[in-house]
Amino acid sequence: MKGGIRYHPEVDPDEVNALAQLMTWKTAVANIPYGGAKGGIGCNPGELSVSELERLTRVFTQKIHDLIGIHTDVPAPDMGTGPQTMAWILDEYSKFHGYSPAVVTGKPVDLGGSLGRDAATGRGVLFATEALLKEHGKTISGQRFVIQGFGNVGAWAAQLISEQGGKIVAVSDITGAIKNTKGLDIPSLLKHANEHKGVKGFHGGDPIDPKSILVEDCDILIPAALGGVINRENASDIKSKFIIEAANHPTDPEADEILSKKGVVILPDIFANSGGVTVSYFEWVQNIQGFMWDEEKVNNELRNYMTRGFKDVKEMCKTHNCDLRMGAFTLGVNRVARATVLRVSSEVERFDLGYPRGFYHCPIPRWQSLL
Ligand SMILES: NC(=O)C1=CN([C@@H]2O[C@H](COP(=O)(O)OP(=O)(O)OC[C@H]3O[C@@H](n4cnc5c(N)ncnc54)[C@H](OP(=O)(O)O)[C@@H]3O)[C@@H](O)[C@H]2O)C=CC1
Ligand SMILES: O=C(O)CCC(=O)C(=O)O
Repeated sequence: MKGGIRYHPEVDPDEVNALAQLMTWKTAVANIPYGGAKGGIGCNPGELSVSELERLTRVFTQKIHDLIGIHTDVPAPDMGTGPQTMAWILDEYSKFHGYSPAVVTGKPVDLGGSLGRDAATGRGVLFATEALLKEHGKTISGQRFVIQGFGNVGAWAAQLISEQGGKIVAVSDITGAIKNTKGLDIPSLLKHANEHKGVKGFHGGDPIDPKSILVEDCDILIPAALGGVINRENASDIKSKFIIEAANHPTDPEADEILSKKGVVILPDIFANSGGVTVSYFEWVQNIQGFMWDEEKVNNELRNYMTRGFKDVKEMCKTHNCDLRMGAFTLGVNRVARATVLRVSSEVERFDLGYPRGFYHCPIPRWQSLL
């Protein structure tokens, strides 16, 4: 099983369960050999010192070291965690089981992390967006983007999209929101956000109400923070033509219906943000083989996986005459069903929808909120 660990005040067992299930369908859509998992601690990492975060992570690892493992359950970063958190987990786990770099992914490169994993979710968002726009006869260049969340996923997506000529007209994080209709200077914003721990106070744009970020005028909206942010309260005010779900479950079902009636095209989370877990898979493979790939190979393979994934999702949409979310879920569920039936009965032809490979995917939440 595979999935990230979240440190956030709103984490609870239901949320972890839902995120673990999303990972099941995501790994199936990405066609990588894992089931879904997720973990979380209800805490505010921004209010904890480094030493407190380390102790919290080590105690957590002591409690779950028998649940995780190289061939059972491999954690990775999610909101509020990062390479340093993975390094502490690896170190603590190794005290019980011997040195085991493959027990976590998204760890620092110096400890066996993969080149390109830090940027992978944002880069996957770029590749997914390029594939979608191509279908609509468009390219990234010249499109106006709004991004909610400027952490690992949002900041990398902003950087890579702006390098391709996309214009980032507004971004937000927990500290505030900033807008510039001519396009924000992303390298300067990244520098500012690193120095000031957030986008607030950046002089290359005007401050706006963070609550309005999702309804700002743009061509492409990228939610890259929390779940449930696009809901019936704001869905009808959304002005973008495309939504790329970099966050997990940012759109609730009511909003989904409102937006599809408005003709907004939504690229669903289980495909759009699958670049992170895909490169996590590459990292795990490298650790098991004891052979490091160069960054170009990682990025090229990621592009291959994202391009193939988009084609597979589109084929499902065509077969079932459905939207991209339904297409992605149909693809994921069919792969899991097919792999399950292959293990238990000879009736596999009932599931034969032309996807001859499958793996065993199993939705089990790894653990529940501790604090
Ligand atoms: N990391 C990964 O590889 C993957 C992450 N995801 C998903 O992407 C999303 C972002 O994760 P990630 O970038 O890793 O997390 P980070 O913790 O690195 O960043 C989260 C960002 O969201 C901001 N944020 C938090 N709450 C709000 C809010 N209410 N309004 C606006 N911004 C807010 C944070 O602000 P601040 O820093 O100031 O608190 C931060 O900028 C999550 O939904 C996650 O599940 C999906 C696939 C893989
Ligand atoms: O990289 C991973 O293993 C998991 C990433 C993740 O948590 C996610 O895709 O939501």
